[in-house]
Amino acid sequence: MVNSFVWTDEETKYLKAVFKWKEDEVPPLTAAQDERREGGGGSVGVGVGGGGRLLLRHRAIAHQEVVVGRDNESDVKKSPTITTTTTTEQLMEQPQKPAGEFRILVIGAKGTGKTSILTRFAQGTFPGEGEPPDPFYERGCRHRIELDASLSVPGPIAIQTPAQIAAAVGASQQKKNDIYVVDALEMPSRHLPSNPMLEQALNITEAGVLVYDVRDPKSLQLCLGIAEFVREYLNAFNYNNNNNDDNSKKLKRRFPLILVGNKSDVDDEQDRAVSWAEGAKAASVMGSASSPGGQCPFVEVSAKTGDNIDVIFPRLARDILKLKWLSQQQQQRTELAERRHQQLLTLDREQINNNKLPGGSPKSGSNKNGGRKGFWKALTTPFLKRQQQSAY
Ligand SMILES: Nc1nc2c(ncn2[C@@H]2O[C@H](COP(=O)(O)OP(=O)(O)OP(=O)(O)O)[C@@H](O)[C@H]2O)c(=O)[nH]1
Repeated sequence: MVNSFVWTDEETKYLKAVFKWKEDEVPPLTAAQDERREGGGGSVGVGVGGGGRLLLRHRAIAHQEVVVGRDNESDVKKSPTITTTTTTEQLMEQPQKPAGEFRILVIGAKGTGKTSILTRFAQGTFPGEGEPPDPFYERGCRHRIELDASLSVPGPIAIQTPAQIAAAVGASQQKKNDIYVVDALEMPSRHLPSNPMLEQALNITEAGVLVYDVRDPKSLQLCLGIAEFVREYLNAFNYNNNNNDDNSKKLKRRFPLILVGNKSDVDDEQDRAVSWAEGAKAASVMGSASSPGGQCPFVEVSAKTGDNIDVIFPRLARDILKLKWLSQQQQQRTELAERRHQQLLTLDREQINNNKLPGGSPKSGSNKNGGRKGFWKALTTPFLKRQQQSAY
């Protein structure tokens, strides 16, 4: 069976952004890498193979293999139509439809282990210390996660201690979870000094993973700089400030971040240069940047051993859901207030038409029971104030 579909504008933009970042050809895959990927079963990724051929594999999402031929750049600029092939057997084992998708930017200094984290997250493997990373995951990956969406609503986001992490994992294991897709995009470290690249990356994603290497304090400093940039670019400062001052008016969008200290497996005595406490402190400095609840979560992980890798993306996914939930609530409140206002205006108009003025006899002109004066007062008093008055 052959299906074809056209990418949406947003997806095309995303794909173009990935292409734009491509400067060098990724070396062809080794047989071992290819085999690992086929067996991975839970991963979807984007990679550019030799000869300018783009390969997209959607194994876990729809059990489909998607292959896009790209012989020259102009093919990409045209509407990218993708042909997919699905076998009957694959259709039989269609997995549960995802409840949603999260676009997450993975960012950090060179060699901090971004690709290794993604490989561990999507495939559950580590290529080996000092070995080149699997090029399949160099620009990102797509992978399914299970999430109990209700966990994203209550409570502020706090710094993750090992005990808190264990409690969260335990709680989520007892509940029936929904399936979501994490679409992670790795920002090549060579583009970090380029503000336009970073802005473009922020525009097409919803949250960010800031990765540093626990052996390298400079990589942590860089994360602090990026968080500052995110805050300024998205004008997210004063998130908790309800004053109508200039800064809160400038607020455009919130962008949850998580600070990740990678390589926690290294020898504490010999290799570690950034302690857990220093990482946590840096996260608290970033805190007010843009995460809901005003705190930036922090976790130490190891792509090598797999420690805490599964914490990163569900954590951000919950933050994104929480922001969506908050914005929905806000929208519903505004709509309700608007509807009530309209109802009241209609009521007032009907009363005028029927020559009955609120709070008094028709055209009495008397002030005692309201009368004309009462009517105009009612009409000019803001709706919410009137509601409060009538509540007493
Ligand atoms: N000990 C240890 N080494 C790691 C870990 N994660 C990655 N590495 C090593 O760190 C090096 C860099 O890993 P990459 O995954 O390529 O890092 P990256 O951030 O994607 O690098 P760039 O794409 O060049 O910016 C490799 O030699 C990895 O083997 C880890 O958790 N522990």
